[in-house]
Amino acid sequence: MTELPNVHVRAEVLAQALPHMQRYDQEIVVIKYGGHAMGDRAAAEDFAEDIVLLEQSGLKPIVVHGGGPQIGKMLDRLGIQSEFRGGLRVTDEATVEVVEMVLAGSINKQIVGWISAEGGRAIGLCGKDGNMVRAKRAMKTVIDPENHTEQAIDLGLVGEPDHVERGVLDAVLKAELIPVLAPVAYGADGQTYNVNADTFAGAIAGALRAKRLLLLTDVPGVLDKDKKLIPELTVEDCRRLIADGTITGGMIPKIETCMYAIERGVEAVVILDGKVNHAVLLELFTDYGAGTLIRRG
Ligand SMILES: Nc1ncnc2c1ncn2[C@@H]1O[C@H](COP(=O)(O)OP(=O)(O)O)[C@@H](O)[C@H]1O
Ligand SMILES: CC(=O)N[C@@H](CCC(=O)OP(=O)(O)O)C(=O)O
Repeated sequence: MTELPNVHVRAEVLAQALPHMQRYDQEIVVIKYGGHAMGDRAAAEDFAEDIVLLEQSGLKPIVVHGGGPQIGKMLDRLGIQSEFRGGLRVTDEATVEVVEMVLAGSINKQIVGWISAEGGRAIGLCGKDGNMVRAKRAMKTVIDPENHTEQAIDLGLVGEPDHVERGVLDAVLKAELIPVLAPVAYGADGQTYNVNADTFAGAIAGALRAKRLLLLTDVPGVLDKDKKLIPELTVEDCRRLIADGTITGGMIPKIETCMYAIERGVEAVVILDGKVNHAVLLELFTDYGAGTLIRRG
């Protein structure tokens, strides 16, 4: 076969995007941008460019961001100790103040700024805005590895979404704005809760019956015990991999989110490496998507 000149190869890739664009036309896709996936300035610009391109193509992107490492740095600067249990940050009053400041303040506005710089119109909100997400205190258990019994853990002001009011998001999407959401929410008890960003993204995707939920992180996807990428998993496989200890730490809330979202009607969830240039575009609009795809089974 004669080799196509570079410009024709590019045209081929563009033409191949058509069926993908048609598949996602007017569909909601929730993209969770993890704190570890936020690399340097150039990577952030690529991410913002992808989001604007999706919106321009007729898809309805909703960005939910994390910022765990950035919260960690700020807590260090302020001399506040922090620890994770079961992949979640134990959160007291002082910590939740810093979490809200870093997530709903600096990171949220930074992402809105990047999208604006690429010519998009984004609006930054957190769960409190328009009463979008109501949270309740998270009740978590961990398996004690010594005697294999379940133990309740107290995470303090960690919340889990209790109710999502989709009216706010529908209005924002109707106005052709790109929602950028920080995972902080209010409880019926008047308390501010720190919600894990994966959990928050899953609740949004589930409530809006999103076509896809993409979880952008800093690993190629779910890895097996030999650190090899697992390309596809069913909900049943996920349960097994948590139980046998293949999935640990921050990957636990991610996988629990996948199972939750799929149970609520999201077609599929993809866990992928957000540090790869244009990871979102490659996943949605080309045949070169990578990562782990999770479906019902
Ligand atoms: N089986 C697994 N496959 C891939 N990553 C795993 C697995 N088990 C645990 N992890 C850990 O989960 C991390 C991703 O979660 P997290 O650090 O919370 O990312 P993010 O900030 O993107 O939400 C990986 O960097 C890895 O250390
Ligand atoms: C309860 C809990 O753990 N909340 C997270 C919220 C941010 C987050 O989830 O950020 P990543 O997606 O970057 O990990 C935290 O305090 O770090």
